[in-house]
Amino acid sequence: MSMASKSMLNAQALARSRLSYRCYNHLSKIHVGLGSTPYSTKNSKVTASHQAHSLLSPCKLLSQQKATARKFSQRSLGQDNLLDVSVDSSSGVATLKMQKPPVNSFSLEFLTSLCINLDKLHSDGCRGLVIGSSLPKIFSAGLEITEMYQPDEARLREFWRTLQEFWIKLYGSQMITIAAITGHSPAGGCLVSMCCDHRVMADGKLTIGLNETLLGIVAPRWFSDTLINTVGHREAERALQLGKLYSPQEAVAVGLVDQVVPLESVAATVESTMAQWLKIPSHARHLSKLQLRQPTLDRLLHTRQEDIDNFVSFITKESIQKSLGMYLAALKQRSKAK
Ligand SMILES: CCCCC/C=C\CCC/C=C/CC(=O)SCCNC(=O)CCNC(=O)[C@H](O)C(C)(C)COP(=O)(O)OP(=O)(O)OC[C@H]1O[C@@H](n2cnc3c(N)ncnc32)[C@H](O)[C@@H]1OP(=O)(O)O
Repeated sequence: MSMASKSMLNAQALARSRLSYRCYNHLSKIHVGLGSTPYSTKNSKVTASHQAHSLLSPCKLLSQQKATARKFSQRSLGQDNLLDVSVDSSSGVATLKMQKPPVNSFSLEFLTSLCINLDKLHSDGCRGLVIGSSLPKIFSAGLEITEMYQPDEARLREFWRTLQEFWIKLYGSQMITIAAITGHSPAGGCLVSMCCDHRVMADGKLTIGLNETLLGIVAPRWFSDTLINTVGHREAERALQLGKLYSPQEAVAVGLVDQVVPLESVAATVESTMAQWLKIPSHARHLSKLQLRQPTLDRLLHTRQEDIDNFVSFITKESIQKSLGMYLAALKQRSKAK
């Protein structure tokens, strides 16, 4: 594919992604306006419609949004299958399962959808959120490497801004957040689980950790801050430099995860942990969380644009592109050899 067509496709994807974000903002207002009751059905399934498949006129868009909003007040938001979101009406606990084969890697569209859904669950008054995966043996392989390899700069900027957005929303979330780590969780996957208040990991041949150095890249400050806040400074120093991927038993020993249980017990363990956390007065719990996390959040909030500029200038360096290209090729080779 020529560079020009690649650029055009990227621009179209970016426009779609922006459009879908705007759609959602309208949608949430309409949803509230309709006066629908959150959690109107037990375990009602909420599937995000975050990919607008065509560019519609404002009028058509609005009527489609209204129609979709009406549907949502009863059951569902649309056709997109990257996330499976359900809400237990009796407890107000949402379960969000990532289902983006093959490895739940975070592309711009996927991150946008995650942001949209966090906002939605928060504005619906959910008290708890379980983040998990529908893919066997995979929690998330982290960032979609092809977003960073031979990128279109405008899209790359949007990609990083959306990742920042997701981290800010999740790390400071008012909801009780629990990660159900039933599969591998390298790099960005580990970051997402560290943003949660509690991590339950399945035992077995799985790994978790910030392995960025193995790709020849450097985890930015807010990734390493999140790790330091989770495992402490000394362990983070070692882990970041070595790009250490921990086994579940190693991870629990250093506090990177809180519990390791057999795969088949993950759901029940998450449920009983959530029940414990739900007993704590919500306001006091959230303020306590923010007391500890706000300084870390502020550090990025005060430097977001600079962080995007650093990321773009770092990732687009020739040497970094070369490392990413080699890493991608090795991944593909390994996958082919299976
Ligand atoms: C000084 C200033 C500094 C400023 C710098 C700022 C920022 C830079 C830092 C940027 C941060 C990046 C964080 C990241 O998240 S980078 C991504 C890191 N992820 C990984 O290293 C994971 C790689 N994947 C794996 O290890 C494995 O896939 C697995 C998750 C263990 C699963 O293994 P398995 O089930 O065996 O699956 P396969 O390996 O066969 O993969 C299937 C398929 O998926 C492709 N793939 C895997 N991971 C990714 C990915 N992250 N992105 C894109 N594609 C991925 C893989 O190539 C296979 O594809 P094919 O079937 O088409 O060959």
